[in-house]
This record gives sequence, structure tokens and C-alpha cells, in this order.
Amino acid sequence: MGSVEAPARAAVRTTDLVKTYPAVRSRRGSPAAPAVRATDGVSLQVRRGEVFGLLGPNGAGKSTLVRQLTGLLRPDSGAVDLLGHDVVRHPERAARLLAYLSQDSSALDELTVSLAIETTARLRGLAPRAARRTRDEVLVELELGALAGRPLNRLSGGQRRLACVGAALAGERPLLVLDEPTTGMDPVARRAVWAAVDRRRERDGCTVLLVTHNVIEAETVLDRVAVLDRGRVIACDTPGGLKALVGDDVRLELVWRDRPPLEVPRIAELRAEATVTGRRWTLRLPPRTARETVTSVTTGPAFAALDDFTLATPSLEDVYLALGGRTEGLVKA
Ligand SMILES: Nc1ncnc2c1ncn2[C@@H]1O[C@H](COP(=O)(O)OP(=O)(O)OP(=O)(O)O)[C@@H](O)[C@H]1O
Repeated sequence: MGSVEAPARAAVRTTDLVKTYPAVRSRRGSPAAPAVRATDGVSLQVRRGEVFGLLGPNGAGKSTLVRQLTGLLRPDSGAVDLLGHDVVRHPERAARLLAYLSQDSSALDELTVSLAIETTARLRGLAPRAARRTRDEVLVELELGALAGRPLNRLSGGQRRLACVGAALAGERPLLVLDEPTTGMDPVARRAVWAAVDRRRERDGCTVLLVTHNVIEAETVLDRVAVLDRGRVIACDTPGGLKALVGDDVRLELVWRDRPPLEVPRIAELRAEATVTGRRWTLRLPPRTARETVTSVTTGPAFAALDDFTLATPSLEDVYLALGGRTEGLVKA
């Protein structure tokens, strides 16, 4: 986890961060809830200029961790350093260092898209003319022009999310913290968001901390990823480095039209090794065996029963499974 990193290069450094939400006693009609240790000793370093991801299932502690980094939630113990500032001691400094897009940002709902972006830029200290320039730039780069005059609360879910990303990008902050920015967005909007994030990094040297469930997106946009599970970092590396953890087995998916032809001996053999989900069989095989299997199912008698197949190199999802995490909440898109 890069503990020998030179301090000057770290944009974010957390040391042994612990946060427990207290237990709730049962009241009439509502059951008791036990205490939850949402972050359980998290030590991480995000380098300057890096796009760093937090990946993990629902309830892993990602948002709790991010809220501690942004000064919104005080940890029970541990330290948070943002660009040389101690934000546990001085939480008010976080707002000047970072732009935070939370999972549910409703503060701007009454404003039009255009005004939401401009107001955010002004609140972040830009002079009126610079704020208007930023607003116009963001409207163009996220292709929000057609929606500029509409209030956020009259937009669709994906459009509203895009407008919130626009506001997060307004103003000059060296650190962007984005909690599931592309939720509900179509592929065009998602691509515009990633291009805009990349531009902030390339042009302005921004550091980006990104919370995501989306394994495919994570693989394409992140420099490094920390996998969180039950409040702990269970792995941290580049997507490639993490994938090397699972060796070079590949994933073969076979989708049958109707009924798999179990009378074919090779198919009966594969059935024993496959994870079956409806008509889909998922197999993890050494590359050579996978190629031979593809040849046998696409040229032999089984072919007529085959609807589709895919052969894929390991994904972060495979890494996650290999690390012993649960599958729920890791969404493929
Ligand atoms: N205000 C709260 N009070 C009590 N428990 C909470 C509170 N907020 C979160 N938790 C619990 O803390 C754990 C971590 O939650 P957190 O929201 O940080 O997870 P997450 O990884 O962001 O999940 P998701 O992917 O669903 O957003 C969960 O078990 C959750 O139920």
C-alpha cells in the first residue's frame, strides 16, 4: 500500500482510520441494531495526480470512509491528511481542498442546471466572470447545453446526476471526490464524465478519488484500486496488478438456447465445473483449455444448442471473488 511513499507526493493519506456507528436499542415496533464498525483500520495513500478507486459491495464502508476524508464525519480514531492538512483536527479545511459529489446531493435541486454550476463555482471562490466562464465550459464538456435552463428537480435521474457532476467540476479544487458519479447515466453521459475527469487530471493535475460499484468502469478509468470489504482494505494495486493475483485463468461463458446437450461427453464434463445461472454456464479455465473448449463447442454437435459464448481475461470481479468477497453489490455494466 505504498507506505514508503514520499509525503510530498501523497494527496490523501489515511492512517488506521476507525469509525463505529453506535448500536441502537430496540423501541416499540422497531428492532434493535447492533453497532457497525464501518471502517476498521483503513490505511491508504492516494498519490497526487492519480485516479484512485474504492471498490466494494454494498455496506463495505466506502461512503463512510469518504465522509471522513471530506471532513463531514469525525473518525473515532486514526488520521487523515489531505495535501498536507490534518482534516481530523481541521475539518473545515477540507472544503477548500476538495470538491465532493455525494451519493445523494439535493442541495441544488431548486436551481437551474446553469445556475447550480455557476453558484457552486462562486461558492468555491471564483470571481463572477470566471464563474460564468467555468459554467459555460462545463455545460459544453458534459453536453448539458440543452438542459441548462431547467431546474434540477425537473430532470430525469441520469440528467440530474450529470448536472451534479457538472457542479462538482466547477471551481478549482486540487482533489475531486466522486461517490458513484455515473449512477443512472446512459453510456454517452458516462463517457462525457470520464473524459471531463481525465481532462481535470491532465490539464490541472487534479487527484481523483472515485467510489464505484462498476467493475468495468473501474478497470478502464482507474490508476489504482483499493478493494474494501466489511470496513477493511482487502487489496490495493493497479487493476493489472490485482488481476495478476488470480493468475491467468480466463472466464468462458456459454449460453444455451434451451437445454444444454448433456449427452455430449465434453458438455457433461463441463457441467461439473460450471457455475450455472439459468441458461448461462460460467467456467474458469487455463487459456489453452478454454480455447480447446471453444473449438469443441463451436464445431461439434453441441453448436446447434449454443446461443452465445464469450471468452474473457480476468476482471476485477474475478479478483474480488478470489479475495473471498461477496458478489452482491458488484455490478457489471
Ligand atoms: N448513519 C449510520 N448509522 C448506522 N450505520 C450506518 C450508518 N451509515 C452506514 N451505516 C452502516 O455502515 C456500514 C458501511 O456503510 P457505507 O454506507 O459506508 O457503505 P458503502 O460501501 O458506501 O455502501 P454502498 O455501496 O451501499 O453505498 C454498513 O453496514 C451500513 O449499514
